[in-house]
Amino acid sequence: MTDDTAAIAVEGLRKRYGDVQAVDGVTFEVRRGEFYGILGPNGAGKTTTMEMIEGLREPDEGSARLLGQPSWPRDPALLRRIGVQLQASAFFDKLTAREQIHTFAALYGVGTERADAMLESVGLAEKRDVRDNKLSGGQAQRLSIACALVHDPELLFLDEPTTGLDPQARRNLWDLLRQINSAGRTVVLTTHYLDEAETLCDRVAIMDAGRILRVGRPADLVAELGVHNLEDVFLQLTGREYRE
Ligand SMILES: Nc1ncnc2c1ncn2[C@@H]1O[C@H](COP(=O)(O)OP(=O)(O)OP(=O)(O)O)[C@@H](O)[C@H]1O
Repeated sequence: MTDDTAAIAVEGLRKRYGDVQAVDGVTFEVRRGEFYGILGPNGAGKTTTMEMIEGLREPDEGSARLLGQPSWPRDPALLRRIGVQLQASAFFDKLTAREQIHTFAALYGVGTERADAMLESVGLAEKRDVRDNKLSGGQAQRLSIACALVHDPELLFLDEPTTGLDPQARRNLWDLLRQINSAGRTVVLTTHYLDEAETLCDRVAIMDAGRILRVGRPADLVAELGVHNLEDVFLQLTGREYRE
């Protein structure tokens, strides 16, 4: 039984690329308002899972429901209720931060005032006239998050939002993500960083080789397995170090 009050209900998702079974029967639920992490090493199948949930990629098998609606086939009315953070490389070319978010706002029929307010809320008001290729890594991530939030979605998806950032920029971004979640939005993020998941997420799904090994609150997983941190949880579950 799937629960239609859940933000996300995923049932038996599978996806194969040629010989690679990228996602191999993934089932989980995310509650409304939850901060949920999908963790796993490179190639675990995190991005493919997210793309199927977002309705951007057709599953071979299984289904995902977002806010009670099937995410495939794609439904424009549903897409309007979710925000997907695009990689900075997906920015429109040569636009300033302000032009960039105004373009996203226009696509969603959102006014420029709201777009400017979003820029301010991610701390980029002073960078509004800077072109996207002149922003730092952390600033570009903030801009892409602001663009994903411009239409005020109920659910926000972030794929490795802090990869490549320096420690200070990562921490600043964590504060922003906490604020976004505290404002009542459900946030789902994938990450390589177990410390990030431990700090931010209410619950995590630990993935490896296309499967979910365990779901739980980080502290509960650590306590259940009698270890010190999520790295140790991964080691216990797989017999392998997280970073090889
Ligand atoms: N479009 C594609 N065509 C072929 N193989 C793919 C494609 N996308 C992903 N794969 C393969 O599927 C597996 C899962 O990839 P996926 O990107 O979902 O994992 P991931 O956990 O997000 O990894 P990373 O952390 O490196 O982004 C990998 O073995 C990858 O090489």
